[in-house]
Amino acid sequence: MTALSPDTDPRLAEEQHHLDRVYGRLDRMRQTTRRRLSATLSERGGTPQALSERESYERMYIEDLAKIDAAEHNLYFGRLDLEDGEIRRIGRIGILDDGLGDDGSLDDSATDATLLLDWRAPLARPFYLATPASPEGVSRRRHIRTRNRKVRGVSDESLIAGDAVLDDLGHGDVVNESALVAALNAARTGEMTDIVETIQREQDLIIRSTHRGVTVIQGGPGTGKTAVALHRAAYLLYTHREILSRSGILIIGPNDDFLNYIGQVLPSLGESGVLLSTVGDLFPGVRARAEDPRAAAAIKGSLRMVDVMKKAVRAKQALPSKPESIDFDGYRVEIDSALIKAARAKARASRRPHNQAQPAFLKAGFAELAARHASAIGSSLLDGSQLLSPGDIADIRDDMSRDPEIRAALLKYWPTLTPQDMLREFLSDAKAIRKATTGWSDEDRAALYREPRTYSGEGEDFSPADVPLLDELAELVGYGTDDAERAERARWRRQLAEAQDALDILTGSAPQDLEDELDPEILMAYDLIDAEQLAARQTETKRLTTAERAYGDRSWTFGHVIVDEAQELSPMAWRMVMRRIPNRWMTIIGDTAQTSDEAGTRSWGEVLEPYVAKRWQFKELTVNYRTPAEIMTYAARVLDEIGNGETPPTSLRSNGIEPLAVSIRSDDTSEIAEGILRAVDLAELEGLTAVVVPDSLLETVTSALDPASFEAKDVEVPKVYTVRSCKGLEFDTTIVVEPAEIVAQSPRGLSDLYVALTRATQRLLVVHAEELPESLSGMPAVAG
Ligand SMILES: Nc1ncnc2c1ncn2[C@@H]1O[C@H](COP(=O)(O)OP(=O)(O)OP(=O)(O)O)[C@@H](O)[C@H]1O
Repeated sequence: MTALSPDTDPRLAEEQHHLDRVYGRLDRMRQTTRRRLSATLSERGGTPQALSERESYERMYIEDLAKIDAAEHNLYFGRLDLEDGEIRRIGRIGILDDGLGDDGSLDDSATDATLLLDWRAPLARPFYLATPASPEGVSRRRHIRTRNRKVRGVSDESLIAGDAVLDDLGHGDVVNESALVAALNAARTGEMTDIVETIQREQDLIIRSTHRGVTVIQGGPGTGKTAVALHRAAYLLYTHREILSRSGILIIGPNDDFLNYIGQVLPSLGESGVLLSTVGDLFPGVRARAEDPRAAAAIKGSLRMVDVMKKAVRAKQALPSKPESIDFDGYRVEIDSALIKAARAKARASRRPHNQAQPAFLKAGFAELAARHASAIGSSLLDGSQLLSPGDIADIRDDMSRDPEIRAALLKYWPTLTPQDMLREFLSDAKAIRKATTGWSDEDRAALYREPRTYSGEGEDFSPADVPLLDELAELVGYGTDDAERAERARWRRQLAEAQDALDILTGSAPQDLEDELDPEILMAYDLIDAEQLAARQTETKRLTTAERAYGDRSWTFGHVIVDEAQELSPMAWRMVMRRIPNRWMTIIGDTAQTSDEAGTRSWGEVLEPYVAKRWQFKELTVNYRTPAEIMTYAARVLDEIGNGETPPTSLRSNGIEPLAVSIRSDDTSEIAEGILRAVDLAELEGLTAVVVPDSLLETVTSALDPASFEAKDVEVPKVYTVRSCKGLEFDTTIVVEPAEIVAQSPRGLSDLYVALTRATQRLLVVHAEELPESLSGMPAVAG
């Protein structure tokens, strides 16, 4: 970046002039929107329709204001000069000129219709794609650095053949290089930032992919998968706003820390219609916070549970062990096994979910009881023939159905079920588990069992692995919606799925690698279903945003779903996610070498093909923006040992900082704490330092770190993570404790170590008493 003043560098003066115009316009937009909002808020009365219109205007103005505020920082950052003299200026949002000067008077020099192009607009694309080898008509790309509405620097890159300056990083594809290097070297704050100024070519191709099916993005650690996913969400909202602002985008991440880490990126891009959730929070009314042992989570995640859940529901449709007789109208009526069996057969034959089949069960039960009662009271003494008319028998049936005692007696054999109560009861009932798990080992059954737990209203006694089971049960019992609503939703989902299938067949022959040359308006299911239907289905209710409505509604169907750290999802979790996206327009991001969860995936094909057959495309990211080459050398050895054939991503940077090993005498907690303190002395002064420990050491190490010793060094006590909890996060310095133990902690231990080693943006330190794993041998030791 050039550190000159506007007086000495005309480029700065020119860009400052433009920046002033842009901010002037932004301020006027803000004022107008505020005025409109307050006018709407002060309106009173009117018809319900007027009220609802007002509410949607209110929501629109509030969203517009949020967008304007979000655009304030680094509003204008890029400029393209084209060979034909056209100038395009690129920013966080698109801004059209209103022809007014800074003071609001008509400005004759304001000739450009577009002051800023939104970074997502097609015309802005060469900013991310043009290279000297393929300049796309661009002669110069300018990067503009601003702070507090002042231009601080510009950097120019000539794309004219022969004139091009080769980047000194040796990556021919790197664009906006100096800005990129500055972004990568910046100290971390614990919150992810957007990358609109420096999106790279391979990332841009994914962000703007026009593919309307499932796209899998595989890439090693630090390749920007999460960044790409978030920018793809912003891009899709921009390009398909009509559909997606109604149906919403769902982003699934591995844990709350991760969601907090990425939570600011979309708002900073002015987008709010996105629901971020973990799998554990995807079932309305349940906040699954309990932890399962790894073995239990693995079993709960396996597809064997589909059958187990079915059997658990069937077990609730039991037969009486002995007949029960009840008083009715001075006679005894008997509920016995044959009667329940017949009613049960009718209910099952209805093929409805359990709760929705209850009326069929009751109807059959009451009819049979009435028939039996009629034959007891109405048969002729002469020949046994029925003296009561069918109308009389129907009256008896109706009377019976109003009798609370008989109703309650029948309902014992077909009770109303809720997934929460059912799962709690099932998991703490060893006998029920045994009955539903024919052929299982005792060990697996024991892993599934849990002691009865206390809980309050939020289902916090459940673990994330329980949530897909709740969802499965909800499907089986037909929970959460009334009958008509349910039927309507099922019809909607079917309609979407059918439309999508038809389209997949129509477009299935298009070669995927030509995707970018295809018409960007390739149809998808939503396009076949007209806008009115869409509106009727996902109606807007009072003031709630799409994300808020979707959050409270288990059967919400999203317009697009993004799954991050997707390798961690179990097969049962995939079933749950797929229910939320019948049109299968998804972006799936992950790295199968980083799979920690034993029920997680090592193969995308295995996961996806049951849902979309071969209709998914695979994209790869290959450059590691996070981890310097010095650290990646060790991580690459671990990857090699994992042996899944993946090539390690190429580190974009080398920072000259060798990873170091701090050895301690024993694995006493106090020794470990001492080792961590020594490592902290070597950590980066700026930014975040984190400690990653084996699961078994989390609590002891966390409590052994004495705040006073850190205070004495004038540093903060570093946060301690397990591998699971640091998934997807990054820190300036990572201190990995007892790597041999991390490897030993699970069958996926090598993947865990791979994740732990690749969290650092600058420096890796290892604290160990046990011998280092083979892959880390030779790491220089810290003296003393
Ligand atoms: N084009 C880019 N410009 C600037 N920074 C980038 C770019 N691409 C990625 N980064 C940065 O690199 C870091 C790693 O990105 P990200 O977390 O998205 O990687 P990831 O592939 O999801 O990693 P992991 O698999 O380890 O979770 C982040 O700090 C991100 O902001």
